[in-house]
Amino acid sequence: MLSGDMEKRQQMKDDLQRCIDAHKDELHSLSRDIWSNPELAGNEKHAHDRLVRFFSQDQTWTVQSHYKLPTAFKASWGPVSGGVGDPVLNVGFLCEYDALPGIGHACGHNLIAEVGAAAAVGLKAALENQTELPVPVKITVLGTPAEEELGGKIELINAGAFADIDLVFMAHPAQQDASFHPCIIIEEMLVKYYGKASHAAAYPWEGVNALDAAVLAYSNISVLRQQLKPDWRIHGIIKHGGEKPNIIPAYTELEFYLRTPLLKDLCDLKAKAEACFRAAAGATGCQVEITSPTPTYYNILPNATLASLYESNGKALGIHFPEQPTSFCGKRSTDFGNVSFIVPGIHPFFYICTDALNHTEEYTEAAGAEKAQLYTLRTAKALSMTAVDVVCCPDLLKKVRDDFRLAKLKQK
Ligand SMILES: NCCCC[C@H](NC(=O)CCN)C(=O)O
Repeated sequence: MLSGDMEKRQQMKDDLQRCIDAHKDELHSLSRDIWSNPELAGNEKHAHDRLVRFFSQDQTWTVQSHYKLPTAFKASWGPVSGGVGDPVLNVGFLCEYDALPGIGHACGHNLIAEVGAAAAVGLKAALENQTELPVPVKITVLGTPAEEELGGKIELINAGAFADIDLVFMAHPAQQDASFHPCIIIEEMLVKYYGKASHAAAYPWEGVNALDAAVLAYSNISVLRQQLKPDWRIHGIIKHGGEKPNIIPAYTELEFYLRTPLLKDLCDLKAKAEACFRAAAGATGCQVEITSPTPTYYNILPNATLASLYESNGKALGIHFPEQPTSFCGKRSTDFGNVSFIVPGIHPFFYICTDALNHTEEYTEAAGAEKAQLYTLRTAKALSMTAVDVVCCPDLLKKVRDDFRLAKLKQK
């Protein structure tokens, strides 16, 4: 026999599930449209317009297009319930929608957008008839572009977009369901070598070979890798290696990603990498320029209370949470990590009916397939149901906030 409060929460959860199911075709059309029009980080114009249109069609949402960033948006609803002057609890849902160069939505960000939109619409349905919630509740959907490249969430943090948000939810497609999976810190290093051109056959001795420097740099990093801690990563490409075989390259450019679980390790890895890049310059007589063009993505802070609630709601919907992550347990990073340091939240991973790996053409196909929809909408329901638990139960909200404070202290 459910208590009165439990009965009310269950009724709210039933309402949100019915709402999401009632909107399933529209939600699938939304993600399919984004999938069919892949746009790179910072250029998600069609996706931005499509999501703005999705929320604007319901006049009860207040929608701000081009919110602080050209392809970010904000959709707000509420507050409802509570008394005048009560502190409002602002629940945030995040949508990503940037694709990858050459392989489209190979990370399923079109489904991230669908999950965020569906969960928000579902929570609205659960709340709109509530007049006796513990506190007034508001819903904020943030369109957060450019996760794969520029870190749109970090730019939005710096622009104050998260200042009034109390909880934040999103979910990411993967190979299995997990309420939490460690995502590690990442920093980009851009390396430019400057040499001197000369005819490679007629008088090579007059040249200073920037491609030699690039090759040595890449080789230096490759041997350094043997001495790195097993959960550190460093990987890169030669973005520009020269123009023609008979012109000794005067300019080359390399891009590297450095990843570590902890910030102090990143400093150590950066110093080792920089030594490799400078040694290549010294060996060839080139000048070298080393920069970090994008902000550092932080690791995701865990929140045990939210993860436990998400698992409980997910299991009620039939989600299976394997005890140990298997194939998908690779090291990856996300700008949601930075958000998790300023707002309590969760970023679960969800199965989309494929064993393909992210950032592959097979995953692109899976992210646009009809069979991904059941899992996508189920994930949205679980996120939304988790939000219902927290907004209805002040004790849970306190535990969430305590987890957040403890997790931050552990990072020091
Ligand atoms: N500035 C480079 C950031 C790369 C982020 C990327 N994220 C993911 O693959 C997971 C979510 N899309 C990465 O980890 O390589």
